[in-house]
Amino acid sequence: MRTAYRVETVRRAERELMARLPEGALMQRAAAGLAAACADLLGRVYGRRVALLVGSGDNGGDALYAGARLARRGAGVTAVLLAPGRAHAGGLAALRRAGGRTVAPEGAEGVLRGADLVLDGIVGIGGKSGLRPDAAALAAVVADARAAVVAVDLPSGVDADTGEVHGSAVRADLTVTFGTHKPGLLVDPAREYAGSVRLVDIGLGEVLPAGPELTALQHADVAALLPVPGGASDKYRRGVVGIAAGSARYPGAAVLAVAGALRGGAGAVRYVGPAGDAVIARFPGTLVSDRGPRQAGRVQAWVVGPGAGDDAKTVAEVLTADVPVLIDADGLRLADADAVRARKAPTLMTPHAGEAAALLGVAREEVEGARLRCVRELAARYRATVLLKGSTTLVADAGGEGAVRVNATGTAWLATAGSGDVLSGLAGSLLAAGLDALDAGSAGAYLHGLAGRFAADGAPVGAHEVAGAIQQAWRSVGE
Ligand SMILES: NC(=O)C1=CN([C@@H]2O[C@H](COP(=O)(O)OP(=O)(O)OC[C@H]3O[C@@H](n4cnc5c(N)ncnc54)[C@H](O)[C@@H]3O)[C@@H](O)[C@H]2O)[C@@H](O)CC1
Ligand SMILES: Nc1ncnc2c1ncn2[C@@H]1O[C@H](COP(=O)(O)OP(=O)(O)O)[C@@H](O)[C@H]1O
Ligand SMILES: [K+]
Repeated sequence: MRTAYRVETVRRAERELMARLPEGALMQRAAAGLAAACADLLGRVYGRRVALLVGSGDNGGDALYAGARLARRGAGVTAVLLAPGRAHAGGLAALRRAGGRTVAPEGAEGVLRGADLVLDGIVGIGGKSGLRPDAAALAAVVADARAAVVAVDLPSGVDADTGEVHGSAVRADLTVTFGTHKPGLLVDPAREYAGSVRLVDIGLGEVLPAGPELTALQHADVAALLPVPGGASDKYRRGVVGIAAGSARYPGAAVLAVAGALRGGAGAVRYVGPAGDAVIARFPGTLVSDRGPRQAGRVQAWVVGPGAGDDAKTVAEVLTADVPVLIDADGLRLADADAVRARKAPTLMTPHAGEAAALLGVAREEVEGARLRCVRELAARYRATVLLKGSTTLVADAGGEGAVRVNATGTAWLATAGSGDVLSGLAGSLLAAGLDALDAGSAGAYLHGLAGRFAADGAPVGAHEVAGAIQQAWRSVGE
């Protein structure tokens, strides 16, 4: 499991660790890891031109010490000091001893344009969001220059705790972060500014507490969650998932949700709704019922909403079931908030940003800019587990308080009509197989994202093909 901690937690852990170590030891560990990552990126250090953007805090100190290491290996290193009188004194002395030079921001443009590599040490976890105008001007020059950009700890200007970006921020190709991931490195829009992320171990792990802000499942975590039938299994013991989806207008949503559900580990898929013929034609193993959800027979979890049109009655009926319910698409609009809150069994809501915005009564852009806050807010309001879809998918458990799961296995090729229906069937099937709502949502999103990658493989893809690649995704996490 990958974890990300909030700044106040990182600071507390750093203080505890620093008290046990000689002065400056942590910064030396950070700088060593940073310099090694820069050397890997450059391939050859000798003769390369490296520019450092150096702010007034310890983030600038890291950049200066790393710059000194690169200078000792033959790089030509120039530090641009944003606040010359307040740059980290030890780091500055080390850089000068190693033969590095310094310039003021006014003289920096040529240096930045000529550099092979720029280290962004303007601000790290001490940054107050958005770059100040002088720093923003330098970031604009860097964005326009040919150099690779390595952010020190965080891309300067992004919000470490929320992933929000207010104003301008540095865009990096690589971020070298220290001790632990920060939420902003894993949540969009800030994640996009970070480029790829490399974590340097500075020994913080042993002092970090149990409560991360974010967790991200990895292959092994997902493999451990996925249901595997045993010798004593039969289709009912494996779980039956009910799909109440589709309408005369949108029969395809029913087919796609069933397609996802069949690959999600439940032993049987029961379909209720007006698209039974289309479902059976495509998936003959489906148990189709033309009566409402209450009369359909026993299920261990329901999926309601994809392509449901205006069928509020079915949504209301499903919400009275005493088994887990996943609500997606039209179902989110049709569900009565009090009925959701009153449910005793788990509820998993799966909005995309537009649907989440409608539920919260805000603009879509607000959700896209503040995904972590919005997913927690929805989970608190509805007392339901909420999976917010998008380039990084977030899953907040009911109430919105615990660690939020983040998933980034997907690809933008998944932004295709109907791929959300596949996810709802898949995650609903995992619910029926016995996973709790947080695990079903996050493992479902993980597999769905991988399936999207496998199916697309760099080219446009249809939602039915994403469903078809879930098996490949499932196998790959066990390898
Ligand atoms: N505390 C520790 O034990 C360690 C800290 N390390 C580094 O130290 C960093 C934190 O250092 P600091 O606490 O000194 O804080 P930072 O260096 O992140 O930033 C603080 C300085 O940036 C300025 N600043 C704030 N917001 C700004 C903005 N929007 N635009 C321009 N300037 C702004 C402030 O005036 C302040 O002086 C970490 O991110 C990491 O890089 C590492 O050396 C590892 C060890
Ligand atoms: N830019 C993106 N990068 C990665 N995944 C994405 C991106 N955009 C959308 N997705 C994923 O694609 C799926 C789209 O779902 P949704 O918006 O509900 O579509 P539909 O309603 O057409 O089925 C979700 O799983 C979402 O997380
Ligand atoms: K930085």
